[in-house]
Amino acid sequence: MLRRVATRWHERAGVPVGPGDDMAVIEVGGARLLVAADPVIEGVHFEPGTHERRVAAKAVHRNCSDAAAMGAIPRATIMCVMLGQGCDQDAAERLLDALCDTADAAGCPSVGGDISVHDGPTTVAVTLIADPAGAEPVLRSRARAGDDLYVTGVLGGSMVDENGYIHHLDFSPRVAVGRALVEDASLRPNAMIDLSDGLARDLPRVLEASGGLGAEIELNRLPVREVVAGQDGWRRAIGDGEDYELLMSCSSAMPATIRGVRLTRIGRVVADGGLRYLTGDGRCFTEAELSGLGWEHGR
Ligand SMILES: Nc1ncnc2c1ncn2[C@@H]1O[C@H](COP(=O)(O)OP(=O)(O)OP(=O)(O)O)[C@@H](O)[C@H]1O
Ligand SMILES: Cc1ncc(C[n+]2csc(CCOP(=O)(O)O)c2C)c(N)n1
Ligand SMILES: [Mg+2]
Repeated sequence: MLRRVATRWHERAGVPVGPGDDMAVIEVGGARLLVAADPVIEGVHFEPGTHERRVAAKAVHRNCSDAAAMGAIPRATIMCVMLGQGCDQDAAERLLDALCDTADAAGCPSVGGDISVHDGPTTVAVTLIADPAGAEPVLRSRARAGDDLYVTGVLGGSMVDENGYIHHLDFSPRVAVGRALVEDASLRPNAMIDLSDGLARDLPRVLEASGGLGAEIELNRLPVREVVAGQDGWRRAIGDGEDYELLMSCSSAMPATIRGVRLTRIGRVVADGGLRYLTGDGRCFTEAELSGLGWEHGR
């Protein structure tokens, strides 16, 4: 389906970046704006019965995560709220209040949208508008052979309840890190993406968009969330998805932390040989061998 979207796209004046990146870039009145939309759907992105505050946080923050991946600042949201029949008046009010509160706190107030009722699952589709604020947006299509690959934070276990914290609902989008990366030329990555479907699915998107490059991932370097660490923790780190961390491709060495967030070098980009995952004991998995890992809708 996404290939179809890509083949339908053609260059247009006033659209420097069309479909294919974390956000599109459009020119409006001489200024550049970034735009993207991501929904949360009951039963797909959150379990029925999840508190409205958490649903709202995820709906807003996963869009802010796309802004982080471009190095942009979230400015405004438009929310289409489709209430399922299980959602009574009180629950609907809690959800709408939480959406406004979360968006305000994230600096991207809700400036419009739509509310409807249907007999499907409760769904919130958020459109985010973001500001490049004087920095060139970082694309996913500019990785180069020889770059080092880094990730923020830890990966895997996004759905595990860790004493009340469940990462896919409760994460903080890495907007401040994204900004720090574009505001200092010595830190600016060549390419960046946020990890939503798992590194095993999102890294190939960077490599493909960058002209068909390969990569070597050192599995024993992956920063694995403690609750899923262990012998095969790396499978969880590249396959669970919804890390909402940043994956970046950099030609200069990066510091150990940025804005208090850990950065880990996990491998490098290569010209040939596809995507390969190297174990500490000399084994190697190809991308095809691990193609079952990561999230794909409808699979
Ligand atoms: N229906 C659509 N029409 C036009 N473009 C689309 C459509 N669906 C997806 N795209 C574009 O395809 C690209 C990949 O979509 P995807 O939803 O995987 O975005 P992502 O940022 O990679 O992941 P996530 O949605 O988890 O943030 C994006 O640039 C998106 O804007
Ligand atoms: C109830 C429930 N079932 C499954 C999951 C896991 N999950 C859902 S969507 C997704 C990838 C990102 O979404 P998208 O590709 O739409 O950006 C993942 C890993 C969940 N969070 N809740
Ligand atoms: Mg994204």
